[in-house]
Amino acid sequence: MRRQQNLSSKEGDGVLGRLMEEESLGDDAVADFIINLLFAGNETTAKTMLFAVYFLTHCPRAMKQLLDEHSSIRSRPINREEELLTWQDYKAMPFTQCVIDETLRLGGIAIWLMREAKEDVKYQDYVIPKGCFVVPFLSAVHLDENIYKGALSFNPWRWMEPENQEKRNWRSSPLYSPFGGGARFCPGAELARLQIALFLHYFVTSYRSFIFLSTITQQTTPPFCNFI
Ligand code: HEM
Repeated sequence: MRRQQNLSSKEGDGVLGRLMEEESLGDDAVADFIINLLFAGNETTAKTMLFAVYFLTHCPRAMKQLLDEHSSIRSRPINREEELLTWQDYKAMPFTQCVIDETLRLGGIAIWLMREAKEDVKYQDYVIPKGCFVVPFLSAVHLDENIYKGALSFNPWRWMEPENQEKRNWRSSPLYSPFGGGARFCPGAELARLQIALFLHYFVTSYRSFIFLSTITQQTTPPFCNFI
């Protein structure tokens, strides 16, 4: 029935419009795609932003450094107040990237994934029989004290340490994979990181109450992690 609808060009330009024009996709596939995008692309990024704010409000030193980085970007002559940020600005946010990486490590949204063995798989001394499900726990690695010293502390500076640079590659590192890995690697990873960086920029440069909040929340004990 939807194939007979006459989409206006505006509707046809959107993701849903494009999918509906695709003859080979059934309604179920289109619905599945949209639901996937809504949950995979929305909740994940929004909750990561939320965690970043939470961690930062408990770590005034990190918040101050973040504010300094963004104030300096904002104060460049080219960045008059009403102007949008550029790609170059985004590339000049090294500490912001550390905050994002640390937020994804400590407060990662994708705690575990699921895989089905399509054939018998030999792994070290084990054989995973065809048809078995395997649940890799990303957070077990991200919060492992043997891999991350002070694993339960929010410490964005750890990502500046030379020994963590190889580990830090979130596209391929076996020790840091907030966006999964392999064939199902998150296609929205770059977009999510960009959105979070932009959100942090406007958040720290626009809202003074944020700083106030950081001073009052220092007195509370965070439920599951430490702050340095
Ligand atoms: C901080 C934000 C995000 C996190 C932490 C995240 C994390 C992940 C992870 C771990 C996977 C792999 C799932 C698996 O292997 O089973 C995944 C898959 C996926 N993500 Fe993201 N994601 C984020 C943002 C986004 C955004 C912004 C989009 C789209 C705009 C998106 C779209 C998807 C889709 C469509 C898949 C499924 C890929 C597939 O099955 O082949 N994600 N994401």
